[in-house]
Amino acid sequence: METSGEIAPAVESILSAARDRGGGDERLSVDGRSLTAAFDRAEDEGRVPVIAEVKPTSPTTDGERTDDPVELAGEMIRGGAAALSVLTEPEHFGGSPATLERVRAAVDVPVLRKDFLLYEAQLDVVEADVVLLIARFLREDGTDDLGELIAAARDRGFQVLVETHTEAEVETALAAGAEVIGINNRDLTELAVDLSTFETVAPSVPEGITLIAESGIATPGDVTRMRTAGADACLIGSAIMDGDVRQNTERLTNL
Ligand SMILES: O=C(O)c1ccccc1NCC(=O)[C@H](O)[C@H](O)COP(=O)(O)O
Repeated sequence: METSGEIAPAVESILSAARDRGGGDERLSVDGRSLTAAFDRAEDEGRVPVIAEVKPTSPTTDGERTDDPVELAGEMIRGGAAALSVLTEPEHFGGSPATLERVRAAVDVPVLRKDFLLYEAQLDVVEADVVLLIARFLREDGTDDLGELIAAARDRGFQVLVETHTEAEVETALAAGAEVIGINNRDLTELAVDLSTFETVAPSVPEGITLIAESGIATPGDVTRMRTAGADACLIGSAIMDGDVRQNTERLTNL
């Protein structure tokens, strides 16, 4: 696989592991819960639409949270999360497809599969309502084409969140048919977060696209900042996972 020197070693390692991970044995067919309907429901009930992320660890986190992910997910819902994101990447994030399966069976909100999917067969590993496709990674040699992967995911019943970091990637995502776009504030070179990334890139996303601010959102002020810049929803991991998950979620959804 061709990788660029602009990518952090941890990300190179994530990509290399993703390339080696296999796919599912059978083509899945999913009856998904609507992400946009979940966002509308949260808004109607006076909550900020937040996708709370079950993220046991990560390359930028010290230690690992070992509580039962199903209990954590329940606390996130009780705290007002509109949807959940569950890491299924095992080696760098402590996730697993089995965790996602258990969490999704225990809740009635949409669940995003947070992983680094590079090939169509990797869609068939576990059912989820939404899958993440990262525009930057799908231009590497030997990966499937973003547009083809979006179509393959939709054929199976998945909704697709296409993650971007730049205006050029937003253009690529739109050309590939994305309807839900995330702008990630964590750069892939230093893994540093900067909320101005979302503010800079968001104006390139047209009306009618569901827009999600990802990473580095830690305070109610950060949520307000992302909403003011055009976010329909915020994807929040570390700030919810660090401490009392229910209280943290409440603090970030009830503004
Ligand atoms: O979170 C990391 O350390 C990380 C490192 C390398 C590649 C991706 C990484 N995170 C993936 C994510 O997009 C975040 O888990 C998600 O947006 C939540 O971010 P945060 O609220 O900052 O935990």
